[in-house]
Amino acid sequence: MAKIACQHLIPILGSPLKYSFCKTHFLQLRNSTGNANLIDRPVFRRRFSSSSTISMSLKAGIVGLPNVGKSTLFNAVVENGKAQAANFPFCTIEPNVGIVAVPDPRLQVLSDLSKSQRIVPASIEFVDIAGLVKGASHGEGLGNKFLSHIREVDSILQVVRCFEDNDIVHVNGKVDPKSDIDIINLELIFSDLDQIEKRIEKLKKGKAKDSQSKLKEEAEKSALEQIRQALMDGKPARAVTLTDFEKESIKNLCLLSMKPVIYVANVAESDLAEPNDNPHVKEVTKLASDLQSGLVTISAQVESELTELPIGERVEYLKSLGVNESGLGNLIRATYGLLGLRTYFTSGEKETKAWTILAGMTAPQAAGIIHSDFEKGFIRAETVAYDDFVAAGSFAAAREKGLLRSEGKSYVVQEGDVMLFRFNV
Ligand SMILES: Nc1ncnc2c1ncn2[C@@H]1O[C@H](COP(=O)(O)OP(=O)(O)OP(=O)(O)O)[C@@H](O)[C@H]1O
Ligand SMILES: [Mg+2]
Repeated sequence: MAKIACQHLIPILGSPLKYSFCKTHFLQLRNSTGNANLIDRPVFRRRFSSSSTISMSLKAGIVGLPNVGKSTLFNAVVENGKAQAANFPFCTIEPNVGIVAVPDPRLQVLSDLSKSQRIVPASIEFVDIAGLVKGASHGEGLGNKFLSHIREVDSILQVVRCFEDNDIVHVNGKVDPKSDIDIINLELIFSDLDQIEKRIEKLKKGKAKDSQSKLKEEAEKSALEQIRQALMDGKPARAVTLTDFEKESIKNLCLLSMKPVIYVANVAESDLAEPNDNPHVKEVTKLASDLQSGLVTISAQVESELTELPIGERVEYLKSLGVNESGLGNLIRATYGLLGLRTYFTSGEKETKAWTILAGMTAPQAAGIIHSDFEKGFIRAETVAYDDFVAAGSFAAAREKGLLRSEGKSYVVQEGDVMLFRFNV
């Protein structure tokens, strides 16, 4: 297998611990409203191919201590990103937002078979957030405002400094991934505790009107109590096993420590070929596994330098570092997986397009991502698995070979389904 400038360990998909979607973000997915109310800043886009445009997206927030390489990583992922990255803490104050296409080789295959005029990949929004310091939840550093930026993202990429360089300031004086991870986790936990206390107080005052609201309130109280206990024990909210009803009842709180996390071990270029020889990386790997989170090892510096080079020279540069491929594709795919997202395709002469859905969505819900009329008037979905489509070569050929299925309202869309919706308006 080709050696790449990144390793990743994606947490098990489908784990109930992993996914928390705020209502607003879910609506955003459905309505593709861009970067909504988060920040009034330019949105950068990563190029995919000259004929591509990008559709809907969910947000991944890049967080970490100050000066660990967050903006450097952002500029590399969002290829033409212009976030200021420099060797001083709190270089970033206002978040930078960029939309990134999710690389998926299946798109080109489908497009070639269907002779499509263009390809539209799925996308994720990356948000480069200011550095957090100890005491942020009590207003230290840049304070609470920045925790609120984290509240608005769907998942967290926590950049952990694993490179030694005396010229680059570490806010706590030395490279120490465990301490860095603990600091961030504690700040998220303190902020959640604060929110939970306030909510519990509010619930005590309010009176539920009917039995349905009473049930809801009971579920919420129970969830809040369980999470409060976990937080007091230093555990994140995502470590608590809740019933679906309880999960639903606290969704609007958008708890920070409920969000799924990928730790991004940021290594020096000299460590890229054998990252596991770096003891800091070993430590982050262990912590990521203990915290039921994902891990990606990458050199933000190398990735950002790569984007400055002409495409032809990139492979040479990577080879000189002992790797064959950039690690960004894996990072983006790992993030997409972490968000609990699935892809289905539509493919025809006009375009081949990747549509993003949540795991478990039914055919009408998936159709509703394209247009609400498709969901309202849904009749059936002609569906063929990606591999079967490729083997047959087209919808028509798949039908002839009996590979095309006519699925109804209760069908749960599978990863890689190629679909054609029949609907009434
Ligand atoms: N893998 C790496 N190896 C060496 N230097 C790096 C690496 N990653 C980032 N740096 C350097 O670290 C410095 C800080 O980077 P950057 O501005 O991206 O940090 P940041 O986390 O965004 O900081 P802030 O919180 O202040 O916004 C820059 O000088 C950058 O070049
Ligand atoms: Mg920055």
